[in-house]
Amino acid sequence: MTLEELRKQIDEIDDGILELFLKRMACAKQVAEVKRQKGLPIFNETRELKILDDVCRKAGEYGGQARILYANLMAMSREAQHSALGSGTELRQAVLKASRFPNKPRSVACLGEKGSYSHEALSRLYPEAEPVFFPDFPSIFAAVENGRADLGVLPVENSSAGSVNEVYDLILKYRFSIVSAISLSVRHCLASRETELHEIQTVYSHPQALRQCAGYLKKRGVSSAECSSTAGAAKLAAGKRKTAALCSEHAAAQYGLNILDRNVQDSDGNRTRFIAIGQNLLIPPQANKISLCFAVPHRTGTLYTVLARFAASGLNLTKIESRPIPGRNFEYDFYLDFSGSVADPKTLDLLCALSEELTRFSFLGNYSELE
Ligand SMILES: C=C(O[C@@H]1C=C(C(=O)O)C=C[C@H]1O)C(=O)O
Repeated sequence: MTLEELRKQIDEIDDGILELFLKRMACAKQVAEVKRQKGLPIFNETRELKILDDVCRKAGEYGGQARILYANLMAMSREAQHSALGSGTELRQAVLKASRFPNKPRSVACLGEKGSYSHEALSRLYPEAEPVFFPDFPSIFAAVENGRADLGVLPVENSSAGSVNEVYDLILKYRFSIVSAISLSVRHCLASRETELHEIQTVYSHPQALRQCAGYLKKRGVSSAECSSTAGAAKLAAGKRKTAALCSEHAAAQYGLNILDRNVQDSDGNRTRFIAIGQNLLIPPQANKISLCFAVPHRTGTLYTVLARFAASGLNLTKIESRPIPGRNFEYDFYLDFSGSVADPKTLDLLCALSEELTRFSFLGNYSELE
């Protein structure tokens, strides 16, 4: 057979597959109606596992491929059923009830001291709020929980050092709402009470900043010591000879330090993303980013089929993070960011379907990120 003839055959087969796919989806919607009448759940794991085993056996050498194809087909069919039944009532109502107005928090918690990068992020996001400083991330979450602060601002990711795992673990523990975000350009300087670079023996900073300048510190041959924030490092360096801090120029000025070197981070486009968290869901009208988390059972293809549903809805994932679930060895929560808005009914339908199907699911927020 010629290439043209073979392609003609493939086109005909594709038409047949498509027709059957649409027929299967229509049938699944009818199943949804029966389930509504009988009060049955949409997901029937026993039936799905049997279908998967059957197609795997029948497909012979393509068993694995058939399994993944059908796992996706059934996920799509479940989604159509959830959408037909308007599933996910709890999430739908939470989204409906969420405030649409940008909030004007009175007090906002952040890490460190005056002049820290977190403080800069906070001031850009909430210029009118009173900043409340805490020495560590757990205290910021506790402050939001007990009402000491209306919101908390936290760094989540740096372009060169990666995710701030401790913050992700706290996000997954508390499951507060993410109400806004900002990405800041981060330029560290080496600041000291000394006036000459060669006098410096020890450099203080937050572990993230030390990581972002690891190459520079190695080249200089100085030792480093961790402290709780970059501004805290500046304060410490102000009181000790032969030391310096990696911090912002703002923090250096705050503690009267001399700037011995500028732009010392290893990567030129160094940026850090910050989020603001609060107890209540707030979805501003221009919100274009969604965060959520969930867990999946330890079986071949479970994460893949969840991710395929985002692809099928044309949604672009911007971040995925997995973190160990406390107390459960080698089981993980997945944290996801993607571009989108719950004002789009198809996106809301997907989230509502997932909220019904996945364990440990939380919709964490729909917000926008300032640059
Ligand atoms: C269609 C049904 O609903 C779900 C989807 C299935 C499918 O697409 O084949 C199978 C089982 C259920 O989880 C059904 O219950 O038959």
